[in-house]
Amino acid sequence: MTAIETSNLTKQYSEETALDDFTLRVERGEVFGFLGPNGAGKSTTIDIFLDFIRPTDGHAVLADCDPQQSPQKVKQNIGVVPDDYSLYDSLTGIEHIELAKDLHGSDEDTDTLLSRVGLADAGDQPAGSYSKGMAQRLAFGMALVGDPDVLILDEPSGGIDPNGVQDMREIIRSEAESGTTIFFSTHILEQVEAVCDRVAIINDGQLVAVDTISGLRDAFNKQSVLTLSIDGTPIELNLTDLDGVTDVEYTDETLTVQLSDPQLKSTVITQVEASGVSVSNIEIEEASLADLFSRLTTGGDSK
Ligand SMILES: Nc1ncnc2c1ncn2[C@@H]1O[C@H](COP(=O)(O)OP(=O)(O)OP(=O)(O)O)[C@@H](O)[C@H]1O
Repeated sequence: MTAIETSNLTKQYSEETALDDFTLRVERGEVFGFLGPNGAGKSTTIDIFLDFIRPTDGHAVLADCDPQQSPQKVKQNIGVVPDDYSLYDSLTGIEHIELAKDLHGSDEDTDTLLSRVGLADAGDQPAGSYSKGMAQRLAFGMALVGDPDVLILDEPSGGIDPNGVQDMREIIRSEAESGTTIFFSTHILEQVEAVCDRVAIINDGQLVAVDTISGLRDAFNKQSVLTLSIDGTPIELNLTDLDGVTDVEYTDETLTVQLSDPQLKSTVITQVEASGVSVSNIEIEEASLADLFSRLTTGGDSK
């Protein structure tokens, strides 16, 4: 069952195209990473989900509701852990959950909500005494009030507390298993790698990749870079004619060849030598997921 769907979503701000024909589908119960560099269009997408802004074209559907047509219903069905969530130092965990319940008109059991986020024993303590990880859990617990179908984690600025990554992963997993869809927006690759089933990579308002983390890794691990130090200038060398060579660069007697098929390394070396130059050194670099993200979003290298 689809939890979130965007169809040809477009948002134009005079000169700036914040979202460009953006189509995406997230299934119910997925922990979905929404990954993109600053300015990619993540906040614009979430603002459309929450009907804070309206698209220029296309539409979104969340938990079977169109935010433009049923904004209140969508808000009831969505929980958000905002980037800049703030807690009241003097209020306890219990009081924070009670506050969120009042706002939602909910009569859920406060202790159960606190247990779901691992704060059963800390509900009586003031939030000012909480560690960063505990504060994140409380913000998460407040977002769970009303039993949302979709939970949006909007660019947690400090990231998920490194000490609490495992805890948060378990909480996120257990919410997903109970049917909640988690939409985790961030510009930090490691955050989605740690918790998400699938990721979409957005850049310049466009979807550039969507796959499982392992699918992306497999696809990109096949990519490698061959750097050859050569003596002389290769003439009549058409490596890009080879199926599996994606890019060739030649500078200062160094030939850099990007390969999508690692099996081609020896063929490339043979062809270079056949072109009349000698190869004095060979370096092989297998690319990482971070390189993939960097290449998809900047056209460059992560280093
Ligand atoms: N109100 C606005 N008026 C004009 N341009 C805007 C407006 N809001 C966003 N933009 C532009 O739209 C593009 C997408 O911005 P958006 O805030 O959605 O990116 P983002 O991926 O959330 O970035 P970040 O990670 O920095 O929050 C950017 O180029 C931004 O400058």
